[in-house]
Amino acid sequence: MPKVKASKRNGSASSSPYTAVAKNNIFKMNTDLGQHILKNPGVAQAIVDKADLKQSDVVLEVGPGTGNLTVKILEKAKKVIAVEMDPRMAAELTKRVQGKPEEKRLDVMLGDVIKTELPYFDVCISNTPYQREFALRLVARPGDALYCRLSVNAQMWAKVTHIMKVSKNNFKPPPLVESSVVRLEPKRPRPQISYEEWDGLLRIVFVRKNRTIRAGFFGTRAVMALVERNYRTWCAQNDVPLEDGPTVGGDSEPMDLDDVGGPEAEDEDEEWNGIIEDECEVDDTPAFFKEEAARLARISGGKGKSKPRHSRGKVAELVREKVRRVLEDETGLADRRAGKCDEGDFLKLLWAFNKEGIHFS
Ligand SMILES: C[S@@+](CC[C@H](N)C(=O)[O-])C[C@H]1O[C@@H](n2cnc3c(N)ncnc32)[C@H](O)[C@@H]1O
Repeated sequence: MPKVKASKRNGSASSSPYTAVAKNNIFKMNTDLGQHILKNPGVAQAIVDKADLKQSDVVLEVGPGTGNLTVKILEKAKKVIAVEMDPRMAAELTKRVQGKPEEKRLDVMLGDVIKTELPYFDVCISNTPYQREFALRLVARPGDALYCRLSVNAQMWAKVTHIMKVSKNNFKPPPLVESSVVRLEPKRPRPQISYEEWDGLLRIVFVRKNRTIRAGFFGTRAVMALVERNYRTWCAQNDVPLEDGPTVGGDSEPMDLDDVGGPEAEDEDEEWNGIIEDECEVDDTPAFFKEEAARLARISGGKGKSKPRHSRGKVAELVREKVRRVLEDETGLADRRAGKCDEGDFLKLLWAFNKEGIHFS
């Protein structure tokens, strides 16, 4: 990860760093990167005051831009590591502290925070539109993720606190939506749980955020196929014999899935610990499941929707019964909506599934 050198521009001095970039029209803001600069020093101060920083904190700042928050964080914390994707912004920030005492306490890292190997930090402050991706990156690994399951994920591995909402009028250029600043604090030590298992379960239950957990499992054929495949692998690895073949009188149709789970809730404006669900879901099936469904169709030689339904085998029946038992008898979570469950519910669910030999990775 390259460190950043100050850019050498002529005549760029400005009396106020808050307006330097805009007034001098140094460069055009890339709004695709969420480049909306906080223009109100009072708001920047309020954010940092509310962030509850300690003098001993190493703070990771995601997307420092020209550094309007960074300089204020530097007043409170021991050190700031600022990860910025845009070299022009990174250079502005570097220049801003050049020759000042705080220069030594600021590391500017150039790159995409989602892909960057992050050094140790105590607290992360983020004022970018990429919080959800970043939170996932922070808690685990890069990858596509459903926004809604992310906040649950983030809470498992990090404490996520909402600092404050910032009105769009405080930014230049003003963004289309209001924004929210969050503080993420990694949990140390990390919970002793397999991230892949946890993530696999959450991918399923959040296939659609307002569906019941039952519908998350039984509502998409590819999900049950995946669970069955994982179960077969687990049995093979653990020498558990499987009785294969079609069920007796085996022309039963797989339940069609969109009718499982009853009327689903209307979309709600939800805010979970500072990560605001502001995306409208048109097709919210994660890429993972689409890929998985396509892969399964390829394996079975089917052609998607036109493929005739086939009878369900004994293993599929067994897996289905195991899933039903976990959801209804063991945990009682079948009719709960994933979005209304908390970390404890998902842990209970994962534990009960694992006990049945059902795994998600
Ligand atoms: C909304 S601006 C915030 C700037 C500054 N924190 C402020 O409040 O004035 C978002 C900043 O995040 C940067 N950014 C966007 N995506 C990023 C990513 N994936 N990794 C690192 N920086 C990113 C943008 O280039 C931009 O400078």
